[in-house]
Amino acid sequence: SQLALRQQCWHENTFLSVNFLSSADKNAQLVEYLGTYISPSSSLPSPSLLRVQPQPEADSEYFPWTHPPICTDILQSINDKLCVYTNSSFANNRGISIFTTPKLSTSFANLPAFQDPTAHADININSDMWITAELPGRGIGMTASRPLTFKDRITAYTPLFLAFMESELSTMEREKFWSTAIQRLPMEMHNMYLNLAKVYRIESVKYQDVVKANAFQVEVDGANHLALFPETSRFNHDCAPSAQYVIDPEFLTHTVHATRPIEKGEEITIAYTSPLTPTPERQSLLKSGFHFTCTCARCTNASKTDATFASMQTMQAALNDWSSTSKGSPQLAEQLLQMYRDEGLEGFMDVPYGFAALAWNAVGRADKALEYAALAKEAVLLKDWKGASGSLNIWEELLEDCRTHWSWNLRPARWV
Ligand SMILES: C[S@@+](CC[C@H](N)C(=O)[O-])C[C@H]1O[C@@H](n2cnc3c(N)ncnc32)[C@H](O)[C@@H]1O
Repeated sequence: SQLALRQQCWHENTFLSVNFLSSADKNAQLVEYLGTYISPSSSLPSPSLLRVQPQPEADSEYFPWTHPPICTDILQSINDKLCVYTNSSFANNRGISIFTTPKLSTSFANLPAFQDPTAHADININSDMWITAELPGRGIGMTASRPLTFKDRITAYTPLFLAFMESELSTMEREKFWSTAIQRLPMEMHNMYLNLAKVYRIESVKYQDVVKANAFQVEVDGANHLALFPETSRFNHDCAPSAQYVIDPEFLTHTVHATRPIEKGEEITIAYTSPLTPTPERQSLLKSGFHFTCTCARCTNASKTDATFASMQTMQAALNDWSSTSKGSPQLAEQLLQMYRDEGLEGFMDVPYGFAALAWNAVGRADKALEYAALAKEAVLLKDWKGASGSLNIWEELLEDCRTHWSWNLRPARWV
């Protein structure tokens, strides 16, 4: 029935699992009162120069952690305590500190990131593709040190710090635990952390301040954690970014790929918030989350951007309409694809590629359907990793046998 088909129908992802967020938001007012802090400058060490760190002792009572965990009291909101777990030799002596529950610390320790000795063989290596530069009006940013092309892997790093997302601890209490977590890391990494951008620049809450300006999110065992990747933190935002990031929650890696050609010297940007939202929404998230006003091309031409966005929404609704009066067609899907490219949304092509695969399959064109399904799958993997809720399955199913897929020949009469 139509209802069953609609339920099966593919939906756009929300970008919640990959958006920057901050647990300090609730305490922003308090934090504002605390004074001013100007961060010291220090040079960034290459992880390969890190000194050898103490290895976790297999027979220690807190293995695989190198330091005894220190814990909060039981927090009512989670009916558990949170503790600082550090492994200072994690990922070739880079180190990692995790502020989480005892149960989740075991989940972390069981991940391939900790279990597989080869997990990070080609991770945490500074590539020859980028250098940081001071950019007018936007602090430090990443620029291409040579021409880059689609899918070039620009960065790939493990996090220094992960923190369970809670809002029960007081700001000062949280600061105490987070500062311990960072101080237990190799000194070079501690310095690198403190050198990152801050929002409030307040000495007494500087560890949270860094997270406020730089955190990504990683979900482990269903629990969201803020995650701090210091090198990656230097990417500035653009609503039509030239690169896309993907977080692998099993290997605990954050990888950034180019999504279009980037010239030598050009800034490399990512999106901190979904670019597939109206301009006022993006602007307000960037303002409240990161305290800056976005002046990218899509924001400065807001009326054109939002008119285009509204058209894209209308086209997507038509393509997602499987009733007998639907205006969805391969031609409309191809038009949508071009609009995404014209908007500079090459890092978000899973949506239009997906619609194109379905629209071509619906008119019985297996060749086109398979081509676009493969592109949709690739685009999902470039941004949502394999954990993206269902969005990978649908393309894998279609690729396996498009003729038994629910969309096969669903609109043939009108569009062939
Ligand atoms: C994750 S950091 C990016 C690196 C940062 N520019 C630095 O100096 O380390 C986020 C901060 O960079 C600045 N930023 C990022 N994108 C920006 C943009 N498009 N325009 C202005 N400032 C931006 C904001 O201050 C934001 O809070």
